[in-house]
Amino acid sequence: MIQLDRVSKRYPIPGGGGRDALRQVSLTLPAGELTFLTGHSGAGKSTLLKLIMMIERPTAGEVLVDGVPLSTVGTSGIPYIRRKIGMVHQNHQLLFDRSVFDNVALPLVIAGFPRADIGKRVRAALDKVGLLSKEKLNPVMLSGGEQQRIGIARAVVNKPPLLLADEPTGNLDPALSAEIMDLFQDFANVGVAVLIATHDLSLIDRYDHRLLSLRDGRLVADREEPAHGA
Ligand SMILES: Nc1ncnc2c1ncn2[C@@H]1O[C@H](COP(=O)(O)OP(=O)(O)OP(=O)(O)O)[C@@H](O)[C@H]1O
Repeated sequence: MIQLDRVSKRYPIPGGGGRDALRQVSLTLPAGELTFLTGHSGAGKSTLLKLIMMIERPTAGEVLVDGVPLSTVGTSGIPYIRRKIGMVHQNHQLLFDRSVFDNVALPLVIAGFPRADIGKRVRAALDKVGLLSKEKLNPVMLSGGEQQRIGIARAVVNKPPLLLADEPTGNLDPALSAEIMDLFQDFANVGVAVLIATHDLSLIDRYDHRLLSLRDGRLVADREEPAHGA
């Protein structure tokens, strides 16, 4: 679960003053729910993701990740928080000189998992995204949709309770976007809190998920997910 309590972020401007990227934003992303985050360019979406990932710190307010107030976490504790969060990028940020298997294994290698464990977990993640048969290939040999699925397998390989996605369907056609959304829904169904930042209004319109909208750093709308069957 992620919680923001009256979070503001002001970036200093060279020469004096500051730019308010987020103003008094409060929200809760519960476990097992899929939420869209939208807003015009510069509205503060990336800043919100950066605060959750501890790439930036808030100027005021508190962010809680899985119950941990991030103001209590020092630099040495940042890797511990990041292990709770899977991140999916628009351009997947894959290593094209490594196999599909090695790309997905990377977070586990960095976290120091035992080798036998890594094999089991990587294959489980690749199976989940339907790419088990392609583990030995280089990502360059795969389609855009498949590359995005490698990025998702890598994000979930250590079973984080939170999954953040920044424009995950940006380069994909509607059919592939739907496949990716189905995967995110599968993770939400097993209790992961999923936050998808996107400009893609057609994607947002196609699903009835909760929608958070930012305008000039303020949360201006919060469309709750309707009850199932409603
Ligand atoms: N490191 C920084 N230093 C100064 N200003 C920044 C910095 N990062 C972001 N900003 C400013 O903060 C505001 C919010 O930026 P942010 O990147 O969070 O918006 P965004 O909604 O993600 O936009 P986009 O969709 O274009 O990525 C913008 O006015 C931006 O110029």
